[in-house]
Parts: sequence; C-alpha cells; structure tokens
Amino acid sequence: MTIETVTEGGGYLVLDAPSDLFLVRTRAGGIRSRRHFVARIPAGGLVPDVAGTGVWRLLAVPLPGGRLDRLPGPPDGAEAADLALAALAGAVRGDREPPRDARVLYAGQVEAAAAGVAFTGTPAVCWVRGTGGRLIRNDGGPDETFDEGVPVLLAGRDWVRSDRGGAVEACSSDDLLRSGELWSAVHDQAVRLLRLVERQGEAADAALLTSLTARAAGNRAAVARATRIASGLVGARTAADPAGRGERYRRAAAALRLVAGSGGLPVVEPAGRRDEPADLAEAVRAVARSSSLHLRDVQLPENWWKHDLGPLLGWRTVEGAGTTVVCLTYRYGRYREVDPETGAVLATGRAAADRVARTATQVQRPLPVEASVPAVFRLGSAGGGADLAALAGCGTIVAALALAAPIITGRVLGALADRVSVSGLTWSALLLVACGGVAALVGVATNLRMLRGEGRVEYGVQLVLWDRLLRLPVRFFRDAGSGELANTLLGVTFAREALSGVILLLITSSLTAVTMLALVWTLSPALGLASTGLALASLLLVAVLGRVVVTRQRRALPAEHKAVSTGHQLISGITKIKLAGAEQRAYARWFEQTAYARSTLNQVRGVQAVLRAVATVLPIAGQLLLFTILAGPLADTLAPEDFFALNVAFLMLVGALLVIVSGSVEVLAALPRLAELKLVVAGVPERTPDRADPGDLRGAITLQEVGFGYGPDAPRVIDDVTLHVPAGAFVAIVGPSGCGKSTLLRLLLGFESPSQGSVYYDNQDLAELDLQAVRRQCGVVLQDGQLFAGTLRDNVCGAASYSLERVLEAARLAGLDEDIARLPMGVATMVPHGGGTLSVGQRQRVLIARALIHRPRMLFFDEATSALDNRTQERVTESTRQLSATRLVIAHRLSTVRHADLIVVMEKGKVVQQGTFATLMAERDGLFHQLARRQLVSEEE
Ligand SMILES: Nc1ncnc2c1ncn2[C@@H]1O[C@H](COP(=O)(O)OP(=O)(O)OP(=O)(O)O)[C@@H](O)[C@H]1O
Repeated sequence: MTIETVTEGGGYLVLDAPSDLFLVRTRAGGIRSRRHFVARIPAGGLVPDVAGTGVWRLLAVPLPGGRLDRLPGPPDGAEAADLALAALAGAVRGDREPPRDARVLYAGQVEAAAAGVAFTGTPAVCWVRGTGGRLIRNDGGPDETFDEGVPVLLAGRDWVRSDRGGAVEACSSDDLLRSGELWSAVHDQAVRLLRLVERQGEAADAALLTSLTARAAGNRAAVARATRIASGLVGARTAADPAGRGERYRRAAAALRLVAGSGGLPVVEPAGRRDEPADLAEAVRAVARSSSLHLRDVQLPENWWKHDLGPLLGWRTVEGAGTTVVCLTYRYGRYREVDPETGAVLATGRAAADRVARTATQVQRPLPVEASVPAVFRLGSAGGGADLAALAGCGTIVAALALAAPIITGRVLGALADRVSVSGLTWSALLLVACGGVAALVGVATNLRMLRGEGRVEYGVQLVLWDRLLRLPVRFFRDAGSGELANTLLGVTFAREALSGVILLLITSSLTAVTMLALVWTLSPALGLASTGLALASLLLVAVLGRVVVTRQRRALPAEHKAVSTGHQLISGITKIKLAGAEQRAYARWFEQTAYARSTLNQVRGVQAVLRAVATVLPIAGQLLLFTILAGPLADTLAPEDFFALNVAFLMLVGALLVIVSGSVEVLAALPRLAELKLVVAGVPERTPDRADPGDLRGAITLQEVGFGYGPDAPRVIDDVTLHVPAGAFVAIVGPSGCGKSTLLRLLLGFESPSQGSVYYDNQDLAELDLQAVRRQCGVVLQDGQLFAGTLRDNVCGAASYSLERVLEAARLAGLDEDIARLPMGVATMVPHGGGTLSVGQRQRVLIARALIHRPRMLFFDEATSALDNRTQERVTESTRQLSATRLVIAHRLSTVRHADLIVVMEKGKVVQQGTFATLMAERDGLFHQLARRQLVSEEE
C-alpha cells in the first residue's frame, strides 16, 4: 500500500478508488504516533494542498486499486473540491445540529438576515457570505467570525448565523470558480477543517492516555481482588462493586435466562456498557438485544393464569411498570410467579396474577439466519422434553399392561379347558379388569399430555414462524402471494389437525407391537418368525403407500394454494369485478381452480381407500395365517393356555400393525405441508444481529449516487441519485408518474436496497443500521396505506398504545378533530378493514395522525394529502411544520410543495432539477415549469 505524505504545495487527485486521510503526530526524530482517521475522499476528489501545523502531518492512503496523482496546479472544474470538502466537513461535524428555525439557503439565493438568524445550506457543499454584516460559525470550540464578503463553507448540516443583520448570499463552488475565488477559499477552509480535526486528534490522544491509565488501575484492582479471594477475605458484592453497577443488567439477564431457557445460546449482558440503564425494562431490552432475543408485549386475557401461554416476563404492578421483573411459568395447570435470581416461587395462580401488570413480555428465541424446517420444530417445541418423557413413560406402561390381556386370557381359557376351580378364574378375570382399568386411566392421562404437547408445539412453531415472517424484508412479500403465504403458514395447523392423536397412537401401537412380538417369540418361535414377517410386510406397505401419498400431496398443495389465493384476490377486488360486470368470469375462474384442487386432493384420499381395504383384509389374513400355523407345524405342541395367549397376542399385534400402517401414512401425508414452511424459513431476515443501533437520529438524510432496479436485469428505476436533506428541512419530490418517486421513498425506508450507492441517516449508512430502529423514528404515510378493522383510536395508535390525550392531539395535528367531534362515538367509532365507512380524505387523515402520534424526527408522505381540500392540507402542512421534523413529501399538487425548502424534480429515475418554488418557476425551460403549467391549465379547465 502506498502512503503519500502531503506537506507541501500542489495537491493530489484521488483516482480509481477512494483514499483515506489520516493525521499523525510527529515527534522529535520523525517518530509518528498512531494514525487518526480523518476522512475518506472518494475517487475524483482532491487531497488539498495543506501542511499540518508542524506537530501533526497529513497522510493520504489510497485503498487497494487506487492511486494519487500529483497535480501541478488546480484541477479543472469544482467537483474535485466539493468531494474533498464534503468528506472533510463530515469529519468535524460532531454533534452540532442547526437550530430548528435555521433557514435553508440554496445556491443563487440572497436572503435578508436579521441579527442572530441561522442559515444552513444546500446542496451538500455550498458557500455563503455576508453582505452588510459578518457571519459567525461555531464548530464546537470558540466562535469563528468571517468578515463581510468572505465565502464560508456550509457542508451537510453546517450552519452559520449573522451577527448584526444585512444579507446573506449563497453560491455554489462553480460560482466561486467562475469568480476566481474557489481555490483560495478551498485552501482556507481545508486548513480550518484540519485545525479542527487536529483538535479532535489531541482530544482522542488524551482520552487514550486516560483510558490506558484507567486500564492499568483496573488491572491493579483485579489483582488485588483476586488476592482477597485467595485469602478468603472477599466480602459481599457491594464491597467489590460499591456502586451496584450492572445490577439491573444482572437481574434482567437472570429473568431472560429463566424465561427463554438455555436453548443452546447464552443470555449475555451487553458488552462495553458502563451506564446503569434507566430502569429494568430498559435493561431487559438491552440484554435481549445483546443476546439476539426478540421481545413482544402481550395483553394478558381474563383468567390468563389458568391457560398456558408459555413462559412470560411479568411486571409488578405495585412498584410501577419497568421496575420489577418476575418470571411467570406455567405448571400444574396454573401460572407461578418466580423470582428470576433465586428461582423461588413467590405466588401462584390468582395471587400471582393479581401482582403483575396485564401487559407482560413474551420472549422469543429467533431462528438463526440460516435455518431449516426441523430447526423450527426444535425451537418451537423447546421445553417440551418433559412432555415427551412423560409420553414415553405412559406408552410403556400401557404396552406393559397390554401384556396382561393375552397372558391372563390364556390362563383363564386354559384353566377352563382344564376345569380348574371357579375361584381361580374369578381372580384372574378381576385382575384382567383391573389391568384394563389402569390401562384406561393411563391412556386418559397420556391423551391429555399429548393434547397439551401438540398445542404447545403448534403454538411454539407458529410463534417462531411468525417471528421470522415479520422480520423478512418487504421484497419477500412482493414475490410471494399473500394468500399462498397464509395458507402455507396454516400448514402447521392443518398438519396438527391431521395428526392430532395419531402420534400418540403410533407411540403406543409401536410399543404394543414390540411387546406382543416378544411374547409371541417367547411362546412360539415359529409363530414369532411369521409375525416378524408380517411386521416387515407392514413396514413395506408403509414405504410404498407413503411414497405414493407424498408424491400426490406435493402435486395437490400448489393447486390448493392457488385456489385459496384466487379466493383472496376475488374478495379484495370485488368492487372492480362488479364495475367490470365480470362476476360470472370471476366465479368460473374460482370454480375451475377449486375443482382442480379438490380433484388432486381426492387422489391423496385414494390412498386411504387402499388402507381401508387393508384394514378389512389384514385381520382375516392374520387369523388364517395363525390357524394354518397352529393347525400345521404347531399342532398338539402347545399347552391350552399358551394357545389362547398366542391367539390374543397375535391379534393384538395385527391390530397394532394396522394402526402403525395407517398412522405412518397420515404422518407422511403431512410432511410435504411442513416441508413447504421452508419458503418462510429460507428467507433472510432484515435485521441481522450485526446491524448497529442508530441511536436518536437528528433527521439528516443523504443519498449518495444511489441506483436501483426491481431485479438484477430490470431497468434502472433510480439512476445515480445524489441528494442531501438537512435535518429539519421540508423537501418535496415531484415528477411525472412512474419516474421513481415512491421507489426512492422505499429505498429511504430500507424496503429495498440500492444496487449502487448508499443511503445515509445522520452520516450513518442505512445498510449497516438496524432498520426497525430507524423506522421507529419515522412517521410514514404511503400511497397504499390501509386502515385495519378496529376503532379510530386503534387505527391512530397503530401497534402501540397511547393515552387519549395523545390520540386527540395527533387527530388535531392531522385535521381530524372536527370529524371526530361530529361522530357520536368519537374515537371509539368502529371502522371496517380498509376504512370503507370513512371518506377517502378522512382515511388519509387517520393515516397522517398515525404517522404523527409518536412525534417522529422524520416524516415521509407519499401523496398523503392528495384527497384533502386546500384548507385542510394547509392545516396539516402547518402542524407538521411545528413538529420540527425533517419532512420528505411526494406530491403532484403544486399547493403541497409551494412552501418546501427544496423541491427535487425527478424524471426517469434521475434528479433533473433542484431548487425552491421560485427558482424552479424561473427556469422556464425546466421540467418543473412544464409540470406546473400543465397543472394550472387543467385546473382552469
Ligand atoms: N414492485 C415493482 N416491481 C417492478 N417494477 C416496479 C415495482 N414498483 C414500481 N415499479 C416500476 O418502477 C417505476 C417507478 O415506479 P414508482 O412507483 O416509484 O413511480 P412514482 O414516480 O412513484 O409514480 P406515481 O407518481 O405514479 O406514484 C415504474 O416504472 C414502475 O412500473
């Protein structure tokens, strides 16, 4: 790797690949300190010609494949300078945010500036200068003052304020190039920025020194602690940890460990955190995050403590939400409240229920990113080991008791043949009845266990699958039909219904078959041999029929999915079908597909007919075989009681084999349904554990050379878009239909990933961020936003719960308050799925209220106010302005975009114009002017 030292005149051009800039401290003898990363200059950018201060030197290091070209003089054009300045400014930005009321200036704009008014600029690199007054900027240190006429760089979220009025003029680097001021301004700004970076470097070195000192002290303390332990002198935890730091993390981890089980993955406290979390709820969230566990709040139903909802985290009501966590585990038909750390049972049943809040937390271990269908079942049935052991135990008891039937029957009938005493017979008969009674009781217990086990596995598997499904990216749902997907997921329930009781029967029948086979072998090896042959023939039958049934089921399932999916589509498109008068055609289509699905399903059922025939024939064939052997090779060799015992044992064996054959075929028939779940399991979830938490976003959004097409070979819908939206700005995106506006929004929300370039939130690459955490900070109204069935309040709250005051406030901001006041039930008014009882404008305002209720830092509206009248729309615009959020609004109507700080005009996936309403209208040949003129004409018509 080449390292260039930049210390003297000329400058360098970055070619082919980006170069990284570092600061190094030089000491006597030229020894360098560690490198401090400054910025990455993209290819085509300039490494400016600036020396360090003497103590610090600047290093430029090209990335692999890149090189630096020494420039004899300034480069042609301003682009190289812009790339460098944007990167350098990013290096010193820190946490400085423009004030909420900062005005956004665009290149070419002149604005009157009262004293103290703040300005920020766009595009990403622009310059401002004061006329008739000076400009002041602050980059974290003391204020810097710039004299009248001196160009001041505003890159990204930089801002300045005017000191005593006058005017402020903005211009681009191209403007400065034309006036011959660019290169001296670039030099001055680069020097200024590097001084600031140097200050950061000093601070970082000082911090490093402090942390090394602290680490050394920590090491010393650890050695001292170890010595104390060795000498048995260690005291309570408070002695070692006087501040009780991490106490909440410890308790949270213990609770999660108890509730989530070990499951092969450890529950770990967050690494590298020293601050005590605000409350236990926050600690639980942090530990869950670091252990890759998913949390979900659940509302507990009436008498919940009687029903098994799986292990839960409960929150004590007395101490207040988030302060005390307990574990709720179900045992012996009721929930128990367990102390997470000691494992002590604190209360059970209703008493436990009364002590915890009705909102509990469910903990879900997610599937690993790469998983299989068996892994889903393993995870879904975690904790079911006890059930399985109990089932095996009960099955063994039933099979052992079943032995009594042939043995005692043999003895009774044998004794009858010998005419022994009647009292002996009575005792034997009584024993047989008792064995039957016990077997029946054990059978009931086994069935109940089985039912519980089945329910638990189905519930657990559904939870695992839905957890995975909800984390899949939106494009997964674009490719898979919703009806088909829902039917696939229901496969778990279908399979459970088909197999209900079958598994248990299979277990007990297999054990019975083995026991009876052993008895037959003991009494007569010849008959044992014949029985073993019969058992092997049964297994062969399972293999043959199973193969047929699996093949037919695989053919039948797609037909069934298609029929269900068509049904869904017809119901959701009923209005369009009626308008087109296509009811008959729709019915014919549905009928054709349903009939086909039914016929393929009947082919599966055909196997059952074969099984019924086998069920009729097998016992008779068995009897024939038995009598042939008894009357043939075994004639006169058996004692009467063995003869009768053999008879009964053999018939029981045949019965068990029949159950095994039919049960196994049913299990095999269910397998293709379960195998289909891999559609969901194979999807790669959006949130992978290595994505970073973005923290509280301030709302600056940047698109850097973003390109995207719907599919690898599809044409580009977004083509090389670079755009910067300063935090708090109101940016409108306009353009002809199909030009890619909504797609741009989908990229910003992470619903799609750019095939080229990146999207940044506050300079953090969205590709590396936890998308859920980003979206939680956004308020979004999409073009196809839907209301769901529920009350207006539910619809405004969405997935969260808010107080009535917050709901009414959101309704007021969305201009919905008067409509609500007119409704007799107010916010408790029920709306159907899709919001059919509300007008289109009212539906839009409910969606807007939903987007505003959590006071987001960023608002994205895609044609969100298209159905509102001008007055209501203005009201919405005004109230969203008061939120001081970054607003990105896609709209066709001019009235919606007129007051935007920046209007971005798109055409065929490219940004073709940017500016304010006034500047764009002034460009009479521009697309915006054409769009506006067309709209005015159509409004006049
Ligand atoms: N899911 C998709 N699959 C394939 N192509 C798509 C998909 N969604 C949109 N497109 C295509 O991408 C292009 C841009 O669509 P987009 O919805 O982003 O445009 P738009 O500017 O928002 O249009 P409008 O103003 O009509 O809403 C269009 O050509 C559209 O056909």
